[in-house]
Amino acid sequence: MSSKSEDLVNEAKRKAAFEAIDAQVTSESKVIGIGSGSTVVFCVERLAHRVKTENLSIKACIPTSFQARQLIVEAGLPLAELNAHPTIDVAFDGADECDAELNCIKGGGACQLQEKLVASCATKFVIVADYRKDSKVLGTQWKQGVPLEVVPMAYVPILAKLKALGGKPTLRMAVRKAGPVVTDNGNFVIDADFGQISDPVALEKKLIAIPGIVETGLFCHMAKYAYFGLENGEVKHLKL
Ligand SMILES: O=C(CO)[C@H](O)[C@H](O)COP(=O)(O)O
Repeated sequence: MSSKSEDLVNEAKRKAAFEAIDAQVTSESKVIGIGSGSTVVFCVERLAHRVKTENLSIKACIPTSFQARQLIVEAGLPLAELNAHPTIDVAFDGADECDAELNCIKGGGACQLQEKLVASCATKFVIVADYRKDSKVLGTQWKQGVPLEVVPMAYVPILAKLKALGGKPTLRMAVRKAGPVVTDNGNFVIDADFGQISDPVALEKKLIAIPGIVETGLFCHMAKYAYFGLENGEVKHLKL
């Protein structure tokens, strides 16, 4: 990406994040889920600003990854565990691709297990993303496949089972470390390309039924709101 288009994408992320936080965090929002990735950085920035300037009394921010935990601590927000706050008022997260029904592919940053746990405990799950993630059918924009968190001892049979399902799976390899990516939970990630996914619910059911797949990056019928920062500086809202 050229630095000009990188600036455009970052500005789109920032605008979407600021609008999402402004619209969805109210005086009733006490427990907030914090997703992972580059867009969520702007959500945390805006949330911390509002806490400082508006006296919002947030009780707890629940992280979805090591990165999210760092963001919460560095912003001076109250960090807490999901087990201490099993009901989250509103959770914000990015997406790799999001369809018209707000089904998403997530896990580009290998955080999908904790992201799904937090989203599943949220009364409101809000997607925040730039225009490249806005799609009609999953697998159209995001070509790297569905991220799957898998138990290391079974990655070879899982690769075979994914091929038998019609996928093109690859074990995600680390950058600046020899060997595979290891998640925050000590597992591996397989990216399984199924082309365009017309029925994500059916695919998710098949994937999660494979022993050793701990979680899939398909988030179906979880998000209620999405905010997409557009190239023209506006923000597109979707609500189910
Ligand atoms: O699912 C994720 C991490 O596992 C991220 O939310 C997703 O990859 C989007 O990231 P970004 O905001 O950097 O585009």
